[in-house]
Amino acid sequence: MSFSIFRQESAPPPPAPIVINKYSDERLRFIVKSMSERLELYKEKVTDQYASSPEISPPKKEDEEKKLAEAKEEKKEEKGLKTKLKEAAWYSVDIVLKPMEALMDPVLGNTIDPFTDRRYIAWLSLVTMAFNYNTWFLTARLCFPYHTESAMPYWFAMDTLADLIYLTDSIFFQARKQFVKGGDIIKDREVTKNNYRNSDRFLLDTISAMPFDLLYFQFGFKSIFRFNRLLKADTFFEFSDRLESIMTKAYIWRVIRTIGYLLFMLHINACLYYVASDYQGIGGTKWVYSGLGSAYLRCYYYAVRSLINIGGLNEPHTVFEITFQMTNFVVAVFVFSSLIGQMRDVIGAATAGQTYFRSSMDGTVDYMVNNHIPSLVQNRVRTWYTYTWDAQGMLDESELLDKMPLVMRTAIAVDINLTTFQKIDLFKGCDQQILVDMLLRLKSIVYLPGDFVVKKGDIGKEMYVIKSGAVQVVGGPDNSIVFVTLKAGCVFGEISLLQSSKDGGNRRTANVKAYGFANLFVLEKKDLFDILVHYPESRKVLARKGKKLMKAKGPAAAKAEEEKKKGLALSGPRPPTP
Ligand SMILES: Nc1nc2c(ncn2[C@@H]2O[C@@H]3COP(=O)(O)O[C@H]3[C@H]2O)c(=O)[nH]1
Repeated sequence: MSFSIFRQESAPPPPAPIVINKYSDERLRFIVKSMSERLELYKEKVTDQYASSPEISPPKKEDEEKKLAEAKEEKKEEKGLKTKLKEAAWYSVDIVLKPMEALMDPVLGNTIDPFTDRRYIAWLSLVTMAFNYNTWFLTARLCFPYHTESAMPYWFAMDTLADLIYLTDSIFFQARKQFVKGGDIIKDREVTKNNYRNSDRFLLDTISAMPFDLLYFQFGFKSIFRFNRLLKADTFFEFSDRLESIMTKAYIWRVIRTIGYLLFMLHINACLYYVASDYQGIGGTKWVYSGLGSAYLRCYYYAVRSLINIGGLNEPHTVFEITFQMTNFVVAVFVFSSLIGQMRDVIGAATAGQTYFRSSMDGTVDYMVNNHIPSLVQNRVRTWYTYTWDAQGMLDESELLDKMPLVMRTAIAVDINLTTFQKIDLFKGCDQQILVDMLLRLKSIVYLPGDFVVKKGDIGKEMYVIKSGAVQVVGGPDNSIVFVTLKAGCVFGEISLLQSSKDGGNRRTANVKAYGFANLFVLEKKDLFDILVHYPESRKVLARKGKKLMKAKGPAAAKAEEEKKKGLALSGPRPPTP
């Protein structure tokens, strides 16, 4: 029985593998084996990516960090050594320079503010002259035969003078220039000096001052050895910027500068023409310089005719001449068109205000003509435009000031109008800050002769301060009675403004008419009350003054005054008592 059980429990022997092809069977076995190996490998990789990938060794962090630190240290040391060497070199230079610098201290001060110091700008003009001397004369001397025996001492003297100016600029001026670092103005002399010495400008200045002229001894007196002097161009541009910033009419300088560029292009062309003529043989053909008269003048004349495309030149014949002439024409098209474009921009910017005024006036006139506005009104509008432009040089001052930060606007407003406002009786006893706040919200407006600024009975929404001209408070039939004439610095329109709207207290108490052209400041009620919210004490003061004014000049007082004036007009002045 047990035998039978045993037989039932034990598994039957596996069937003999079916071998179809011995080779493919082995192949399959191999594939299965490598797949299971691969599976194991991936499993391992999930837990430790470097364990089964001997080709990728895990980064040895510590080693790398150590190496990096060492490299850094080495660099630091190298840098430290360089700085030390540099410092030592400058130390020895300073031993020579410091006594000289000390001599200049009383004249130039410890440091120079390059933006506002006029002495610095005057100095820059001298350096610019030296730079221009080098630019114009070095090129001329290189091309024209100007290094004659007799002229050489003069050239030498002038060159030395220009070099001295360059050196003085680098040693005494540039090293003292204040600069801005992280918003701070650096005025420490040692720091300004180091800043200059580490700048690109210093590098260029140093190269420009290098005495390559010493090569004269080897190669003779040739201006080419001084061409490094042209690297001082930065000073010229700095001078140009500074001059523009201090000039009231900067466009004048811009026009001069652009003309200068134009003349210099012609100068270079004249030099090249002379060289080309010399190469061809002076007077050799009809196209080249003939050799007669002043060489520079004749060549410059050629350059003007050629570059400005005036024409009327002798025809070039040789290949060289044709190529030269053609290049001249092509260059002229690009260079001159851009220079003339630049000139147009400069003049356009200078007259931008005028153009804006013209276009807005033309636009308004067109609008009035299209809408058949009576010619009387049209003429008044034209007069307003012309007078406003003549009086303030712009139509809307606030447009210009709006772009500035508040501090600047305040500074300008305080400077122009605060003294006028301080004299106004109405604001006496009020906080001074109120006046400043008011100045910032004023709008300037021009009224023509006879214009009504304020009409009796209207709701008062603005008050006015007279900037220039005069206004009249009028009443009676046909507004023929003049109660009072108010001049520059007076306030009007304040009575209705300071009254509450209850019982119609906010209505204008009189007519106010412009007498002649009146330039007024307008302060809106809303703006005034916005300001007064922050000054309750001043608000009370103004309210009290408003009530007083109402009593003194309000409707009742005005009526009495009117009656009085009417009476006077009918009966004439009373005869003096005998
Ligand atoms: N009613 C009146 N107004 C005057 C007089 N003098 C100047 N004004 C000004 O004329 C303005 C007319 O408008 P408001 O009533 O707002 O404020 C008035 C005053 O500012 C005067 O004698 N009487």
